[in-house]
Amino acid sequence: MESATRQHFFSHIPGNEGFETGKRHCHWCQIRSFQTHEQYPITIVNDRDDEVLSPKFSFVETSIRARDVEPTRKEFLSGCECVDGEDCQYNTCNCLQDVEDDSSDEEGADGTYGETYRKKAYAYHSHGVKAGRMRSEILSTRNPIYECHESCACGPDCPNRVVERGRKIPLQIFRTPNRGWGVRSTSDIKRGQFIDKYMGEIITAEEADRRRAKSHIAQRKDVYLFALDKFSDPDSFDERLRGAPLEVDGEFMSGPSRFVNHSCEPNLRIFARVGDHADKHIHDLAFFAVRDIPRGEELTFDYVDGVDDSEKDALDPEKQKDMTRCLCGSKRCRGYLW
Ligand SMILES: C[S@@+](CC[C@H](N)C(=O)[O-])C[C@H]1O[C@@H](n2cnc3c(N)ncnc32)[C@H](O)[C@@H]1O
Repeated sequence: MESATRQHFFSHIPGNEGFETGKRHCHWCQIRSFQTHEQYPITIVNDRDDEVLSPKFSFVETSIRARDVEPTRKEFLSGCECVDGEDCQYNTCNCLQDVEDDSSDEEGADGTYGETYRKKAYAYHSHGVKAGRMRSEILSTRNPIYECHESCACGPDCPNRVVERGRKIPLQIFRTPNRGWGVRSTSDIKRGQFIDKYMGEIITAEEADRRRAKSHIAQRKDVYLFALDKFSDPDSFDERLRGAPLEVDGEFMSGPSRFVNHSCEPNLRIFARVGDHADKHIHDLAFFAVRDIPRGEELTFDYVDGVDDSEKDALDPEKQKDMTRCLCGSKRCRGYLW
């Protein structure tokens, strides 16, 4: 048993002095208060050493908006009008994203071939054993996912509300031999299955920069900061998408996915997930499995997802000195995290 949990059981007793404060800072109390605790618990185990999770860290079930981050006003939100949730996988659903499809080699109505068509991207399988899992065509892309949401006419059982319905697997935070804490599941996971969201404090770009500057090693702070920049566009008509994006800081407040380590050959991928189209600047970050993962295998994702210069830098002995060595152990390891 992880010693923080042990402390809960043996010294964290109602009536004892400091009980209320103790309870607030107790990781076990925090994860036990999650709505999904009975069905999909989070556990913490350490079979290797005496290390405990930092007392500065708290588990939260949802992200927390900083005071200066405004939610979208209700009158700007608009959902689909699908009366039957089944309709939310078809072209008529307003929530799905329009994508260009130039893969068609079918003859068009006017007799031409190879035209670009507009179609709607529905991210999930809706029937059979794969229901609720991400479709392969989407899983291999970096496309955002558009889901139905609170302003939609469809109900909570709509097949296009996978991330909204939340985590459906138990997660275990465990002590790895060489990379601090890591995460695994005690259940088998299927390719395309939703794992969890990356949670944290949603802060402005200016606040993120202040925190980077305050952090002992700025690069270390970057590990926990995720920019919500999937839709950033200097030419957007939405001014919130033109400027520097909001960021999610998971260092001190987050869920279990904050402990997921990097691998150069990962089994998870992170996707931007949008509810309302008016909320693109505050999109979710959702982890999905890119292959079947047997229970007990460590969950990992690629921290840079192929988009940085570290491979080039790793060849330069001068730059290597400032780089973090990757210990993912995969055959395709690039050698450095960044
Ligand atoms: C987001 S945290 C992941 C949880 C972390 N292991 C912990 O104990 O809190 C990222 C940090 O984990 C470590 N880490 C993650 N993946 C790694 C890897 N493949 N090789 C070496 N260190 C890694 C690095 O110290 C990195 O700064």
